[in-house]
Amino acid sequence: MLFLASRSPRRSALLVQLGLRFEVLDLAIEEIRRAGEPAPDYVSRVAREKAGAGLLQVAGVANARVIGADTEVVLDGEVFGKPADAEAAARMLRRLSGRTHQVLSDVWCVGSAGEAHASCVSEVTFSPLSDPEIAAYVATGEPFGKAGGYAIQGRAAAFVRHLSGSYSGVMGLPLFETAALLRQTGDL
Ligand SMILES: Cc1cn([C@H]2C[C@H](O)[C@@H](COP(=O)(O)OP(=O)(O)OP(=O)(O)O)O2)c(=O)[nH]c1=O
Repeated sequence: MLFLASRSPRRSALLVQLGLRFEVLDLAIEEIRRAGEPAPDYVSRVAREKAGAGLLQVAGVANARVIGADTEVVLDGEVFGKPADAEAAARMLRRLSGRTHQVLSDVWCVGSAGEAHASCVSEVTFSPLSDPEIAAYVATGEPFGKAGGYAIQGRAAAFVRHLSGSYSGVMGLPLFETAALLRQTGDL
């Protein structure tokens, strides 16, 4: 049986797109980057911890496999998590304005038979954003709960001048890479 250890409705919707049957596990994992931890290692560690915690939750289920994922926005080596408040969201968007940043997504599938993972890096270029544009966007509430304080699948689509990589990866679950991973584990 396949599980998705994620509270993100986007991740569930994306996994449904692959035509898979799975159950969602509700769990919260602390996301704190260790001092000096490279961003790709951090994203992968957190994704694995989510999947591992999910596997513990379904310990009684025979042949359980659990998917966990993490997505972070990275600019100039700095990892932008989710904004804590409107000021933090505006600060992130001012930093992203007119620049190209990276979005790192990592997916782990863990089970009693073993574990495997896939990672994905996308480059996203924002057009220059004015302060009133940023304030209006933050006021929509869309930045909250999103890495980097924006949603490419929402109104922030209007800010994205260029994307190189995986649109679904930016949204939280890179589907090409996840499909390849799940073929590897025999789930697809
Ligand atoms: C950049 C970007 C991020 N996001 C979202 C995807 C993720 O849900 C979130 C990044 O936070 P994550 O910590 O990766 O995920 P989460 O806390 O939402 O869910 P869970 O840990 O339970 O799986 O940002 C978008 O929806 N659109 C975007 O354009």
